[in-house]
Amino acid sequence: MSSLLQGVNLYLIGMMGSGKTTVGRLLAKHLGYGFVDTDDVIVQVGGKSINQLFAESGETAFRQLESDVLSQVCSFTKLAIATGGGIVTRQENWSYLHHGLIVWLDAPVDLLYRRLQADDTRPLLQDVDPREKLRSLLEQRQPLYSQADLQITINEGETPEQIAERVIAAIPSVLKTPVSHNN
Ligand SMILES: Nc1ncnc2c1ncn2[C@@H]1O[C@H](COP(=O)(O)OP(=O)(O)O)[C@@H](O)[C@H]1O
Ligand SMILES: O=C(O)C1=C[C@@H](OP(=O)(O)O)[C@@H](O)[C@H](O)C1
Ligand SMILES: [Mg+2]
Repeated sequence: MSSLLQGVNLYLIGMMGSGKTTVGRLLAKHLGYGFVDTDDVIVQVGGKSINQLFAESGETAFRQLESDVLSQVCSFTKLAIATGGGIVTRQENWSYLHHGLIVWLDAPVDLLYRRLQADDTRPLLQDVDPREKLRSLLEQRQPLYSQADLQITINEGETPEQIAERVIAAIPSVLKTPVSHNN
C-alpha cells in the first residue's frame, strides 16, 4: 500500500473527537509513514496549550498558526497528518490539503459528544451546551468536510485499529491510476 501511495501524504480531517489523532498515528505505523498532528506542533512551537492559546491570543491567532504549520508540513512526503477540526474553515488551507489525499472521519454528534464529554482540552466546547455546539459546528462544516477525497463513516464500537484498516482498504479506490503513454 505504501508503494501504491508513492509517498503521498494523508490528511485526516473531521470534527473534534472523530479520532483523527488516534487513527492518524496508527495509519502512519501501518504505512511506514511519519506522523504529524498540527495541534501538537502548534503547542510545541507556541509553548502553550491549545486552551491557553485560545484564551490569551484568540481563535484568529490560533487559525493563523494552524495555516502556518500546514503550509510547512505539506512540503514533506510520507506523512500521515492529523489536523484540527477547524482546519477546513480557511479557504487557503485547501490548497495545502490538496497536496495529499484527504480523508474525512465522519462521526455522528452523539458519538463525538460521548467521547468528549469529560474532556476539557477543546476550548470551543467550553460552552453551556457542548452538545449543541458540536451539532452547530458540524452543520456549518459538513459541506467543507465533504470535499475530502475519501469519506469514512465512523461506527459506534469500532476500534481505532479497525478504522485504520478500513481507511487503508479504501485508499486504492481514490488513487489516480497512472496514464500510460504509448506514443
Ligand atoms: N475508535 C475509537 N473508539 C473509542 N474511542 C476512541 C476512538 N477513536 C478515538 N477515541 C477517543 O476519542 C477521543 C478523541 O480522539 P482523538 O483522536 O483525539 O480525536 P480528534 O483528534 O479527531 O479530536 C480520545 O479520548 C480517544 O482516545
Ligand atoms: O474543531 C476545532 O475547531 C478544533 C479542534 C481541535 O482539534 P481536534 O479536532 O484534534 O480535537 C483543536 O484544533 C482546537 O481545539 C479547535
Ligand atoms: Mg486531534
